[in-house]
Amino acid sequence: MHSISSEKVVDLLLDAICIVDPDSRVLFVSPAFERIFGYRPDEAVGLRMLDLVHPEDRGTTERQAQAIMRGELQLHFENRYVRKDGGIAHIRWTARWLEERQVRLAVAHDITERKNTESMQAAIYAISEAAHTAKDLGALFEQVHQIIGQLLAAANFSVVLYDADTQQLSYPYHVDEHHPCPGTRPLADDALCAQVVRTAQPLLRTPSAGAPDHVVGRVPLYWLGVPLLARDGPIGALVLQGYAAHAPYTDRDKELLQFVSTQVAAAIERKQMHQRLAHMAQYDQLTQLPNRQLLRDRLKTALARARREQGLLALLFIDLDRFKDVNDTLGHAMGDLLLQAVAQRLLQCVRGSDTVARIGGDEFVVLLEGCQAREHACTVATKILAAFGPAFDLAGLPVPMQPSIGMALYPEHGEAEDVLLGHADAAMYVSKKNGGNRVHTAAPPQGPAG
Ligand SMILES: Nc1nc2c(ncn2[C@@H]2O[C@H](COP(=O)(O)OP(=O)(O)OP(=O)(O)O)[C@@H](O)[C@H]2O)c(=O)[nH]1
Repeated sequence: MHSISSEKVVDLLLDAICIVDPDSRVLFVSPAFERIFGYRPDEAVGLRMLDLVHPEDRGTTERQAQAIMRGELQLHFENRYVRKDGGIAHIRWTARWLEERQVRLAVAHDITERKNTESMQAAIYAISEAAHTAKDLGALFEQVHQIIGQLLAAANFSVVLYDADTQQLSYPYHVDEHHPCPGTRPLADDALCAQVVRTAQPLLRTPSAGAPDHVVGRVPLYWLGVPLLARDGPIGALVLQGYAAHAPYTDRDKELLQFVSTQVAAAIERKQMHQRLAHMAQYDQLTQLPNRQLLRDRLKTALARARREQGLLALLFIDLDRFKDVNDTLGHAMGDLLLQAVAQRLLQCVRGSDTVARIGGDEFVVLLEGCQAREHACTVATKILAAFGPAFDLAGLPVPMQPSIGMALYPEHGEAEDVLLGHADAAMYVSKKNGGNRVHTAAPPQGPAG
């Protein structure tokens, strides 16, 4: 037993023993150094350990080295090194100064695995946090980019979404040093993303494997894409691109990104569902026009602005004449088509800043904002009436339809939402009573009797 040399024991240690001079130059390292730092012991001798330290950790490492040389025993100092292959090694050091030899004796314990697991967990937690707190998908993608940037080099990062119905790819988030954001395009036009989406497998292209051939201009050396997998299949991909040879992506990065992508896919699905629900709560599903609730919100805001700016606004209440006959004679489905066609015609009569809402079966309300004068509102009402002139083409069948329109104005007919809506409704009713296919403006409110 006595004959087992300490050298043989050192060879077996998983931790690396390092002896460096006061300038941090390596005098001796044990075999485990190669596993941790990537340099063979004979390569390591003569290197300055400080030069291998991650640039962000150099200052603290230098201060620690000084403290050790003052005689302080260091039991658990942590820092990062850039390995020979470019990867990052996290080390916990136990070190002391040997005065008689004028060297630092240190033991490097590799904690990279643990640190990576910790940062991965932190990333996953941060992404699920972001899924709750981000105000919309754009904000979520920005936060995901930041979080992934803490795990990997992510100067060029895109979130690509895949629409299985249309077979199109869209790029809702795209940060790239050399290329602008691509517009929505067919899946086949982005060969690498298409491969990721179709196979639902990650893909890493490195220069040796052949550079991507679909990018015009500056071609990235590294292309790493992982699928975003939802319950029903791929909903897109996360893509990282590297233009510099010194910042390669490795299989480990591929695994890391894929791991994180599960959480990102869940966050996207969650946000998309919220957006769909929010949309359903505010928009009519048949015509995609704002519903009664959203109209009220917009009316409230518009009234507040009109009050502040002493402006005018107009409400047109539109009810179709004998719409029920279409349902009864042609069927409910044709009635639906007609309502959709009416919505389109109404939209063509107003500006983008105005609101066309469907507030009930065959009832629509147009909110005209910032209209300079009463005449302008009348012009729009007349334009709408004229727009109903030609019959509607419903799946090849011409169907005539006319509206009854009632108009109320702020401030002429009232100041409150309900009052104005009530006046417009009552005016529409007068139009209808007089035979329909006409506009009637609400009567001026009666002043106090006497
Ligand atoms: N196709 C279809 N019909 C609907 C929808 N919502 C409501 N309706 C029908 O729309 C009709 C509206 O009724 P009314 O406004 O009283 O009927 P009208 O024939 O227009 O009569 P007037 O307004 O007096 O001219 C009813 O028959 C409803 O069943 C819908 O989403 N699709």
